[in-house]
Amino acid sequence: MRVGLTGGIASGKSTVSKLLAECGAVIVDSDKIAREVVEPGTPGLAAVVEEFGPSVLTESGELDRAKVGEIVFADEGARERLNAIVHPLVGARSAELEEAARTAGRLVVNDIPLLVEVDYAPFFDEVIVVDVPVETQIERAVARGMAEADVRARISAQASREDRLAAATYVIDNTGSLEDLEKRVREIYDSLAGTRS
Ligand SMILES: CC(C)(COP(=O)(O)OP(=O)(O)OC[C@H]1O[C@@H](n2cnc3c(N)ncnc32)[C@H](O)[C@@H]1O)[C@@H](O)C(=O)NCCC(=O)NCCS
Ligand SMILES: Nc1ncnc2c1ncn2[C@@H]1O[C@H](COP(=O)(O)OP(=O)(O)OP(=O)(O)O)[C@@H](O)[C@H]1O
Repeated sequence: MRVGLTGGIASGKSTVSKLLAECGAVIVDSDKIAREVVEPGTPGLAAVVEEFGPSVLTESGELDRAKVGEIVFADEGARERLNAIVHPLVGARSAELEEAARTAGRLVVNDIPLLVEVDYAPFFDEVIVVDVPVETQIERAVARGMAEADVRARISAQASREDRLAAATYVIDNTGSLEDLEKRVREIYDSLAGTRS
């Protein structure tokens, strides 16, 4: 059984992942892998530099994430070109990690912020969507230090709340307290771990 977890920016995916891990699941984190595949010395970073030029590197030769973010969240074409480089690399690495965890007999949950955007829902038996209104996403992202305009640019680059909910087999309403969230996550873990095959 393949399980995906998704939600818009600052919806609470990382918090849900942490809670699922505490229950016993193995989390395959796409955001983290998306950073690893463009670390210095990787073919991923070389491909990004080839496409966007050496100005996307910091002085120490790392990907300048703030700079790339400025480019790709203001320009859909540029975002598609970046996605076309990074997403296949993320997919391949995720599959390796998922296979290893599955062999160990654990429930594996793929945390994929862009699961709906990239049309991966058909590849999953279960899709958990963490759902909050856009205003809550903005409030929580701003509370964490992002500028409101940057949050809005990312939300505009993502699927609508409706499209995400349409792909869900489990919805986590994360407008309540963290205790509410914990209870709901436990419920979903028990349901998934019970039906795992
Ligand atoms: C553009 C980049 C360099 C900006 O880096 P930065 O450190 O500022 O953001 P970070 O990677 O932590 O992403 C934060 C959030 O932004 C959103 N986001 C990231 N990339 C994208 C994208 N291509 N389209 C829409 N939303 C995105 C997601 O909600 C993500 O959780 C980086 O996000 C990136 O390399 N994106 C392309 C790869 C990708 O799609 N990653 C997301 C999951 S695989
Ligand atoms: N139920 C809740 N009540 C209050 N704050 C919450 C709740 N759930 C999550 N948060 C807070 O909201 C912020 C965003 O949560 P989290 O980092 O889990 O989201 P995310 O979807 O992983 O974000 P990103 O897309 O940026 O990776 C965090 O500061 C988190 O502590």
